[in-house]
Amino acid sequence: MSESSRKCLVTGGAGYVGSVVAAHLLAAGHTVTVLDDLSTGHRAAVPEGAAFVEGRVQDAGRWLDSSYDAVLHFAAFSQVGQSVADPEPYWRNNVGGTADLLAAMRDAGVRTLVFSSTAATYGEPVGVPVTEDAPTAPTNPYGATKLAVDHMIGGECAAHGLAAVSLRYFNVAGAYGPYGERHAPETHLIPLVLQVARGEREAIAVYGDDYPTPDGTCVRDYIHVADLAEAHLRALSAARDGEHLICNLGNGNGFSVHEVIETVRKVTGHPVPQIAAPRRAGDPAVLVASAERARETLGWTPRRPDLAGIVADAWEFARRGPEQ
Ligand SMILES: O=c1ccn([C@@H]2O[C@H](COP(=O)(O)OP(=O)(O)O[C@H]3O[C@H](CO)[C@H](O)[C@H](O)[C@H]3O)[C@@H](O)[C@H]2O)c(=O)[nH]1
Repeated sequence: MSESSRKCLVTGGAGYVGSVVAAHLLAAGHTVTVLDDLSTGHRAAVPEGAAFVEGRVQDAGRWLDSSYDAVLHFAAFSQVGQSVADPEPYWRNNVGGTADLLAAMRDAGVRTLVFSSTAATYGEPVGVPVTEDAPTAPTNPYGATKLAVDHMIGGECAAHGLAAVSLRYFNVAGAYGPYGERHAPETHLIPLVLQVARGEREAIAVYGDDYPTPDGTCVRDYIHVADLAEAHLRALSAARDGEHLICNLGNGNGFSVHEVIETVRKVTGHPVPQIAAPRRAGDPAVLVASAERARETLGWTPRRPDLAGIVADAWEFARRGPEQ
């Protein structure tokens, strides 16, 4: 990986993944400006050492100038259920906002982009592990907007020589020091199970136990947020003018909902009551990544694949509370 210092704009850098990536960029000697409208992010999550601009990605052109080398783009609405209930803001914000960002980058002559994409672009997988050549058929507006942005970026690379990498995350989890997951409302499995362990929630609802999986519950590929961040730094170096590289990010190992709950019991030492609940609409039975392309093209190897370690870091963050 090139060690040259770059000036980076991190949109959504007050959110979960964005703040962890911003912290890694700073630690690697890069200069960081976070652009975040704080609609879902937290001011206190912006790492010390980063400049902060409170604003919308649609207005990135006001701040972006030729002194920047790269943009890492995380700002987006990301709740699957909400995107089904009210899709229009997802198109306006995720797709419209990125169109404005790409125009601002072109105007300013900023030619490198790393984009936060998702496994939701594939929808119900036709086979696992999921490679980047798998059909893309999102089952909800969230995934559809992220796929539309991937297409938009591809066009920008071909037409205007942008150097871009889209990273398709599977299930991001864990924490990195004071930076962790705190969505409101929380919908993700691991933080919810940890709330039960802390006594803040009575029981975890298991959404479906009749899936065609070994224990009947859904299987997911949980990837540590710090491993994810390292892939972004490598993507920054791997981006090539006129090319759009798409890489899945996961460990290639699946864990069921029951296995996650059991791991939380072991790591925390607390009982975690669970209740059976109906399936959640749109949940694929199994979602596991093939991350071969990321290994080959980015030279990336996850260093924290152990589920207990991922849960332990999330537990530490949940117990200590977020940065103030
Ligand atoms: O209270 C809960 C919450 C979740 N689950 C189950 O736990 C698994 C993981 O659910 P998460 O909500 O934590 O994660 P998803 O796999 O649904 O979501 C991930 O994949 C989505 C696309 O499918 C989006 O990309 C999303 O941002 C990303 O976190 C699923 O089988 C879900 O049904 C429960 O049983 N009970």
